[in-house]
Amino acid sequence: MGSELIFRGHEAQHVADTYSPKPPKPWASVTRPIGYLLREQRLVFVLVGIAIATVGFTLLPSSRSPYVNGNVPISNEYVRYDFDSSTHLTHKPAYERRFGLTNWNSGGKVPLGLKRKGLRIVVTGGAGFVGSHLVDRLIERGDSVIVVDNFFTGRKENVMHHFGNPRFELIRHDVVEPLLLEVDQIYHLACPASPVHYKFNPVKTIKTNVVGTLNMLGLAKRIGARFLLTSTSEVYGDPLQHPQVETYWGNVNPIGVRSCYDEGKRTAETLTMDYHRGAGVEVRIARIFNTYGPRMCIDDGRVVSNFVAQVKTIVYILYLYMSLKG
Ligand SMILES: O=c1ccn([C@@H]2O[C@H](COP(=O)(O)OP(=O)(O)O[C@H]3OC[C@@H](O)[C@H](O)[C@H]3O)[C@@H](O)[C@H]2O)c(=O)[nH]1
Repeated sequence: MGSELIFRGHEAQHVADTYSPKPPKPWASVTRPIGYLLREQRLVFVLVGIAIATVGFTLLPSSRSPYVNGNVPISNEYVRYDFDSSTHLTHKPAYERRFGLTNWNSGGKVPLGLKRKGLRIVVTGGAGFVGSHLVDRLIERGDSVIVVDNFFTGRKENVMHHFGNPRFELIRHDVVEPLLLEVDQIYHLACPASPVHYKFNPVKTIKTNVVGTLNMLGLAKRIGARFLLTSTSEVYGDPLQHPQVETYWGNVNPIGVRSCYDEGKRTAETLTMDYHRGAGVEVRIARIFNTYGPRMCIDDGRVVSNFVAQVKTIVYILYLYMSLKG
């Protein structure tokens, strides 16, 4: 077998003259890329890139769910209700199915570079005093709003400035009858709020609070919508605790002339929490105390409207006195 003389330093070695491939080095598939990375400071550049990406994503605003340890931060100043966080949601809300968003904090921070997509929202009682202002805010925020109202105390004038807006719809409907809609959120305000109105037909009042709320909660469960109940300070009845905290259970007369409203709203809260714990419906409860402002009925017998009406009467009497006195 021929051989070729190869001079290596002080000694010559004899090698065979037929090619024989080198035996593969063990771990060559591992050591080769490592060697590639280590050459020309490539590893340093990789580590710097990872560090920049980590810092960037850490500082970017996140759209995490508003739930923190089961507490739901209701933004208004009325009441923050602690929910039982042991319940796991079994539904993906409709807007998550539609937009493929998860943990989308619909009213909160929008991830950088994304325009907030409008939601589809139904507001029961949206032609009323509080409801119509809520509708204004939602339309202004870019959402599409369906108002469901039977005009028992509400007025078309409260929402007619939205007529012609393609993102606004008005349905004359009594919530004690079931309603099928595909929306992302339900704000349930339908209920007569003033003593003058709810005492007028107490059975209808409690029916709206119980059957109407059941219908809306059933809809929320069916379509995976988030549900908000506007409750009231009347759930505390004649409170023995001042000021009331949301964990105070109240002191309510179950058989009085106001019970249709007080107990009706308490039952609505019970149903809301039962759908949350039992069916995983995402809910909010806002206990609204005395409110006042544009579109309130001056003669509805509530605290602030009574006060304003009495002041107007006194001013009118003084005006008459001064004009007659000369
Ligand atoms: O059966 C009914 C009763 C009432 N409604 C409507 O519900 C709306 C209630 O509006 P109102 O102006 O009377 O009452 P407000 O807007 O002040 O209070 C409303 O929001 C706050 C909640 O605590 C009250 O319970 C709720 O009535 C009206 O538009 C009324 O027409 C129904 O749609 N169905």
